[in-house]
Amino acid sequence: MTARLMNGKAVARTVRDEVAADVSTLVASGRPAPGLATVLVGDDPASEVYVRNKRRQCVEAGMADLHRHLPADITQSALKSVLDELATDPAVSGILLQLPVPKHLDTAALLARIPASKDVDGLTVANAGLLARGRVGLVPCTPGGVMRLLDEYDVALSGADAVVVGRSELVGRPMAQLLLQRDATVTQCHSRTKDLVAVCRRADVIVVAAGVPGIIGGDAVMPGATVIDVGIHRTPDGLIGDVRFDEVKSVAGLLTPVPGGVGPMTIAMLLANTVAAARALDERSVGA
Ligand SMILES: Nc1nc2c(c(=O)[nH]1)N[C@@H](CN(C=O)c1ccc(C(=O)N[C@@H](CCC(=O)O)C(=O)O)cc1)CN2
Repeated sequence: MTARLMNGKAVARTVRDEVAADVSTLVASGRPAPGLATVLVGDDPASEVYVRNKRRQCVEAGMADLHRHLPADITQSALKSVLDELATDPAVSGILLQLPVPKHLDTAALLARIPASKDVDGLTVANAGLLARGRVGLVPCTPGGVMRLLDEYDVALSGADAVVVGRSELVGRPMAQLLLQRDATVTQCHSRTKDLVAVCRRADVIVVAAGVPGIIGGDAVMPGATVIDVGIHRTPDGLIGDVRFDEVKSVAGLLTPVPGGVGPMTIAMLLANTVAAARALDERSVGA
């Protein structure tokens, strides 16, 4: 068997077109264009690329780009003040603090300054709590993008055995919650899992977000399963994922490539969350 590749670039394009149409409708009805505040601290080259792409795609979708680039040695309290200012700025619909931040900063305390209504990354405790209760909130972008990809490729989730490899707040934990909401039987694996290969081999759907290059090979995949690779690692030979692509391609039924799979969905879903946040803020101010 050779897996069919899931084209994240194409699906992300569709999502971005939907966002641009939604923005046009908002603006045509007299509302201000949604505004996305990206906050980048320091000069990490990968983060700079991601934020540049977020800003470009935000403008292409007709939204306002409200970027802040701050020095790597900024203090916790100065950064908190910037986030507090963005939190009360009516032009800002969504706030994104690019991660990771420099080591001297306390990420959790910084995220806590972002109001849940503007948390377009879905990383605040409030939005994580809503997700855990199966209630509507802003969903983290990468797991949200994985769900959209699974739906675009008609992957059946109700009653399916799904394995999530990884338990990060950014991907693994929200991913498991989203699959559970869709009635999958979810197993979450992590660094202490006793027999990762055996657990994965039972799965209809595997989402790998371990941050370990090539951790999942062909031996861990049931023939015909859907395999989603969230990993991105830069090597001298180019980008690779958490999945050993050539091996898994000859076993799986559907597989995301790296690059061009999950990555582009992350930014597309950020834009979708920003429009959703702008709409919700607008409805609240009308209702007030
Ligand atoms: N605040 C956040 N920080 C980080 C997040 C996040 O969702 N919110 N995710 C990652 C990085 N990330 C977005 O910020 C991101 C990663 C990868 C891609 C992407 O399009 N990847 C391409 C390859 C691009 C390349 O050459 O590197 C692909 O896979 O095709 C977009 C966004 C950590 N930080």
